[in-house]
Amino acid sequence: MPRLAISPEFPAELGALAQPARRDVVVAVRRFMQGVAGAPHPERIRGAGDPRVATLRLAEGHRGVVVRQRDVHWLLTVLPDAEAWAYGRRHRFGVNTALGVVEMWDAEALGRAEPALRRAAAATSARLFADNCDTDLAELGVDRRLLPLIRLITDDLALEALEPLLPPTQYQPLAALARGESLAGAWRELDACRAVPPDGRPVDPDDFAAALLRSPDRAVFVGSPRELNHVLDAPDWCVFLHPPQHRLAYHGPYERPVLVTGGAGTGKTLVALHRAVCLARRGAGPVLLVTFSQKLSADLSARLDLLAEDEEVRERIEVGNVDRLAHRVVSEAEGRAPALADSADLVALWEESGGGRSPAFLLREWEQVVLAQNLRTLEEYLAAPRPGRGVDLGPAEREAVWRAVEHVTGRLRERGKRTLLQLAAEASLLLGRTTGDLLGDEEPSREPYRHIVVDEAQDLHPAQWRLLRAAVPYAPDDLFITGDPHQRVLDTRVPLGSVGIDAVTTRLRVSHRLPQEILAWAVRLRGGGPADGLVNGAQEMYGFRSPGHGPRPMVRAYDSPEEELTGLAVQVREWVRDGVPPREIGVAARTAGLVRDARAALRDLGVGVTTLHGMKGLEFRRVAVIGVTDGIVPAPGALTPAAEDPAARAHDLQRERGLLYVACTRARELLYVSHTGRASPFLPT
Ligand SMILES: Nc1ncnc2c1ncn2[C@@H]1O[C@H](COP(=O)(O)OP(=O)(O)OP(=O)(O)O)[C@@H](O)[C@H]1O
Repeated sequence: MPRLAISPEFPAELGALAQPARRDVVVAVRRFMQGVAGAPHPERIRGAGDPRVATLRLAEGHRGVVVRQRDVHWLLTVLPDAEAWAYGRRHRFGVNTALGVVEMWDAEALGRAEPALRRAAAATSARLFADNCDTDLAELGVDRRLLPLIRLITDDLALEALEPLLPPTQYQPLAALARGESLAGAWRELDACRAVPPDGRPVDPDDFAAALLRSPDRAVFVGSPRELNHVLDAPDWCVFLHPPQHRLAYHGPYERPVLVTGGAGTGKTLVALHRAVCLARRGAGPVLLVTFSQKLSADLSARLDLLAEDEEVRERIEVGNVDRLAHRVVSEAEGRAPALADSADLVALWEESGGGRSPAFLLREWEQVVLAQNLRTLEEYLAAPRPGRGVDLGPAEREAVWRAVEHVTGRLRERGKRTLLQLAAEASLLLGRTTGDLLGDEEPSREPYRHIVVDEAQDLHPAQWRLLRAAVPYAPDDLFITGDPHQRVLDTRVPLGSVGIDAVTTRLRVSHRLPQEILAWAVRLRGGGPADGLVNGAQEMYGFRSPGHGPRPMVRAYDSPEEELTGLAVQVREWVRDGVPPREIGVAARTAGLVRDARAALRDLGVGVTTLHGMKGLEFRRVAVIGVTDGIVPAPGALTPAAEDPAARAHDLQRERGLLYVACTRARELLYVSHTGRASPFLPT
């Protein structure tokens, strides 16, 4: 029976076909896989540059194009007959001799570029790769069929013009050499293109099947009709990860916790989802996939349903948020659901606490110093560092603050209420009790999970990290964490090392969501500077890039709020008229009032409107952010007065900036930003 591998273009082209051709194609591919009588068979293409290329007749007037070697068939695309034959003639295929991955390129398009390269080469004796001999290039996997063309390249611009026509595994090492890097530097670029770590054996360029297995971004083998259906029906991110994403998600056991950072749209959530599935397939024990809020966990759960097509695997993964975990652990230990303190109660308690500072100051001190370091006594508090707090407190002031903390916690206790962070701290203590009830018959119920995968990790509080640490045993593959310190929307900034998580950090650099134009604008908005938290030290934005292009963000200034809302409605209507489904449009604003007004202005359109906070973790084709006006963003009420605590104010400003950055980086295609009067100081000029 033939072995069949599907390329990512095939489901995309299939999706573009009308019925009944689409159905016929699926039936024909299934029959081909099963080798049943009457199944389509490979037919040679006259004049094809590669004898391994053939077509399969899949429906009336439509053919699939395959590259075959013995029983292995790589199904590339499905096209009308004449186009399929032309496709087969145009393309060349190979195995990269350095990495062992499959490559293909459009030889006809490259041929069309050749005369211009020749003309440029005739005018100068300069050659970009003059210092690199053929052996060097061959060692870097440069295909000998491409060498004559590469030898014509005179400068960086000519190489850049060829980028879209060359396989990335050919272009990347050449671009590194062109930047003046050594062979070792070019090898580093190549290594970043690997999805599967090298197995130590030399690459056999004639073993196409092995090369396909090393290229999960270009081909996936399907062994049953169920697998075929999954590849054809599931969204592409379920099946084809980019090499660095794949390498991280499907790595063998990690000896230590892993932290994956990366800018907006680099695929952190996808990697977290795939890792959860990979761990669940191994079946060593329950997996918790955890994120920051309930809304995001519902979204993760829906995506996981698409990804984990095997029910048994899906059932091994629990999706939740940290607050819910804390709540459950405490409920189970106490036999009833704990009552939660609301924020109005808390403000009133801090007011009456006599701590000598504003309620906001005292609350921060409690959450960011006392609860963050799990301080239990006045002595511990007096001796504790207060990182991130801008106002020094002498011993007498600290004592006053401590009395205020005791007052508030005491009152809460009397009322039988706790905050979510208190629950997290208690839950981690409950899970951390190693002895359990020594007199009882029951085993202590500690470490309910074998693996925990954390997404949106930048906003977790130390108490929540301690809970997660206590919920999983120290063992290989215990914690896999993804997050972006630049997208923090809360105040916590904690290096994982300080909460007992000794993680190996790796970084994703390529945004597959944002076009370059939105990415560059958003990086300027964010300030491009480093962000702390999660990693030790600070994380730079340097190296964050995107392969795609699109229109530049539109920034519109209006004279009045009414005009701004009218402008929004006109813009969104135009998008809907363009054929963009309303669910693919996201609208956001900083204040609840503006959200309400925008909802009213867009009432009949079915478009979602939310706060900047609500945009976290989401993605849309087109995004409008309104009210990006001085006096609204940053929100004055969210800023600590500089006189009270200048460091806290600086953090507040950075957090507000991060919020706007998060909202603006949700757009896959187009971004529209508007303001009334003077623009927010965060907007790039
Ligand atoms: N392998 C892939 N296949 C298809 N699409 C991809 C792939 N990787 C990334 N994308 C695109 O980029 C988007 C971003 O992925 P994801 O949500 O995982 O990124 P993220 O790093 O978690 O983003 P953010 O930090 O901004 O929330 C996806 O929704 C998809 O549009």
